[in-house]
Formats: sequence, structure tokens, C-alpha cells
Amino acid sequence: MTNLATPNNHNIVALQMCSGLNADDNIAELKKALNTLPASRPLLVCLPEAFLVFSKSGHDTLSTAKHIEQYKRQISQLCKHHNIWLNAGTIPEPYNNTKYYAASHLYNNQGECVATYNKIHLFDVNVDDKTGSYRESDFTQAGSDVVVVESPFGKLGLTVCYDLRFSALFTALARKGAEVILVPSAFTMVTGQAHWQPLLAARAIETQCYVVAAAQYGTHENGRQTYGHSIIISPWGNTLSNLPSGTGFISAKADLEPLQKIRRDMPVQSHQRFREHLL
Ligand SMILES: O=C(O)CNC(=O)[C@H](CS)NC(=O)CCC(=O)C(=O)O
Repeated sequence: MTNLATPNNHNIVALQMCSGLNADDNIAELKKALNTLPASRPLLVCLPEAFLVFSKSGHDTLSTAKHIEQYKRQISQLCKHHNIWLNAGTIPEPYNNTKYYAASHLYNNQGECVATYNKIHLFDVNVDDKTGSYRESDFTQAGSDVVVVESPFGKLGLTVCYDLRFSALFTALARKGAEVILVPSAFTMVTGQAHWQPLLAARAIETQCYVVAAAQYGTHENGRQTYGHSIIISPWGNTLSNLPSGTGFISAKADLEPLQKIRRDMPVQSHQRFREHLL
């Protein structure tokens, strides 16, 4: 595990993981990683999509969804124990007997779940890799609500992975006041190499938000290969920290003063001429 030296004013961490099939094993990995956290508080820790379970099939993820409360209790206790805010990447939340939401919860440092975003755009895509065909909507119910939540780190906008390709969602988040946008992800190696970094940079620049993307990396027990490259980008589009490969942390300071100056100097939201077409 890579642990980069962390200046003690850093307030945001993104954890890169290589999650496996078994939820208990993935929680054990998470616990180990949290024991090496930087000491600064308040601290927001961001986890990747599917950190709890990265299955071979939606059937297996659905069985984890049926026992999700025990895992949520553990996640909540970890937040209290470490005195951290946590974006719990995604976990499967039951929708009905055959589908779950890809739910991205935000926990505060008391262990309370203070916001939930359900992934809106589902990855029903053919990719030129070993997996070939991704049909996320077979088992995942799409969400519909745009979520921005107050926090000690600014107003957080929640998205997940494939959502990154849909700028209208990011514009909607910006219009709801988002200052820091989280993009927990499990990008494929092939599409990540082609599109990951430029899409994230564009979203940061166009929304004038910090963008924090915690990613899955490596070859997983389910046979999939993910791109990694967890990254924290400033509202000016600068990369503040990144981790191309392996597992471990990156961290940065999300400072709202430079963000406000960027928005004063270049008020793109108020220059927007297509407002009536937007959410
Ligand atoms: O299936 C799970 O268990 C966890 N979820 C994922 O891995 C999701 C849905 S298949 N992956 C993506 O959205 C990749 C997007 C992507 O790679 C792109 O937009 O290019």
C-alpha cells in the first residue's frame, strides 16, 4: 500500500482499492487502510465505487444487498472511531427483490448517514476488453435525484463513475451550489486510458469545483480490470494529487477561498445562456 506523506492541513483523502468478491474481506482491507490515515481533522475520506463488493454477477451483489444493514453499522462505527466524514463509494441498497440501487452514502464523523445519492446513469455499454459487455441496469435501479449536501469541506455534490460522462448532471450540481464533487469509480482499463483524466478535468473546470475521484485499481477476483488513477483536481483544473496504480491514499486541501476567486473572476454560471434547457 502506498502512503504519501500528508501535510497536516489536508482535509480530503481518496482511497484507491482493489476490492474482491467478499464483503467481509473488503471491510477488513478498509479497516487496515483507515488505521494509516493522516492525523488532520476534519477529514473527508472518499472510497471507490463497489468498495464493499465487486462481484462476478449482479446475483451476488443482490445477496449482499439483502444483508446490507450489518455492513452499514460497521461503516458507521468506523466513522465514529476515526472521527472522519466518509463517502462510502457505492454499496448495494435493496430496491426490490430483484434490483438494488448503487447507493453513495455520506456519513458524518458521528457515524450518521447525512445524504444518499443513487447512481443515475447506468453502464450498459460494450467495451473492447475481456468483459466485453457491461449491463449494469440488469440488476441496478437508476436513481433520479440530484444531491448536494453541506459539510465542513464545502457543499458536496455526489455522482458515481459513469455519471462522469454526463455534463448536465454536473451543471445541475453546480447550480445547486456544489463546491466539491465526488466521483467514486470503477472505470474499465480501456475506457479509463482513453477518457478518465480529460473528463474529470473538464468537469472541474466547467463547474469550478474541486473534483475528488476515488477509484478501483487492478485485476479483481471477478476477473475485471480497472484503471485506478484516483485523483483530486482543483477548480482551476490542476491535479493536486493522483495515484496511477496500486492501492493507497492520496490527499489534498480543498480550500474554498481560491474557488471563490476563480468564480468571481470568471463567473461562468451567470454567463450561462442555455439555462432554460438545464435541470
Ligand atoms: O458492477 C459493479 O459491481 C460495480 N460497478 C461498476 O463497475 C460500474 C458499472 S458496471 N462501472 C462503471 O460505471 C464504469 C464506467 C466506465 O468505465 C466508463 O464510463 O468508461
